[in-house]
Amino acid sequence: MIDTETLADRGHIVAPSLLSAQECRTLAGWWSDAALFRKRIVMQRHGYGQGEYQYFTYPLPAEIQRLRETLYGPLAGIANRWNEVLGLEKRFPATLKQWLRDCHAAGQTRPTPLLLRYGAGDYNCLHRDLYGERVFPLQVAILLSEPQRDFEGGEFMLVEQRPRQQSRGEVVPLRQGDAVIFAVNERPAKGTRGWHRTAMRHGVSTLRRGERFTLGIIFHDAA
Ligand SMILES: O=C(O)CCC(=O)C(=O)O
Ligand SMILES: [Fe+2]
Repeated sequence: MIDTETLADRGHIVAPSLLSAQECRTLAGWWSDAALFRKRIVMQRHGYGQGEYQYFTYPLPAEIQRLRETLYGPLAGIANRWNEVLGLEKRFPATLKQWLRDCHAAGQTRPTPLLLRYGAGDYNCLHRDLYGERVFPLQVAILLSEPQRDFEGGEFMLVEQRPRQQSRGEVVPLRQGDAVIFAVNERPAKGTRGWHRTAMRHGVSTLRRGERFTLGIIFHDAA
């Protein structure tokens, strides 16, 4: 179960061992199967960092579809409570199917789950995964490789930009199969005068050695 207090407090939470080592190897092995993907991005061509990622195409592989569906429900509950404390009207529907219908009606029709691959020297600049006006405020990244064995460096990072204060950075230690659930864009923060929003960005530090794969699950589709 998701510790919602910790998630709101820190803007992220780790779900240990969401996937087995075998599942991680299978998913990482999909990298070279071009038929599974709609688009490949070379990060250095866009100034996003260094490394590559590929967006899965619809229909998603059953494993990815299942993860996206089962994670959506509890995260929608949290997203709705976040909006409630922030005084925002928007509420997210109970199922992924309903939410995606909303995205598709707004012209965001392309799938966003992705596989990322980093080699030695690669990194992912701090960013937010926004793909249009429709934004689901939480997303999930699952580390498919084992730190120290498969790669060194390459740590998952979060930076919180607080209003009128200096930014705060955090490294999230992950092992193979662990999932980090984190705020896409903003999280609610309790200040002395009630709740406000703080801006979050995530990225990956430079790999010193080896190869690192990640599965990214984003819940809004892309325009
Ligand atoms: O490789 C990572 O850990 C970060 C992946 C990422 O940026 C994402 O899933 O949106
Ligand atoms: Fe990302």
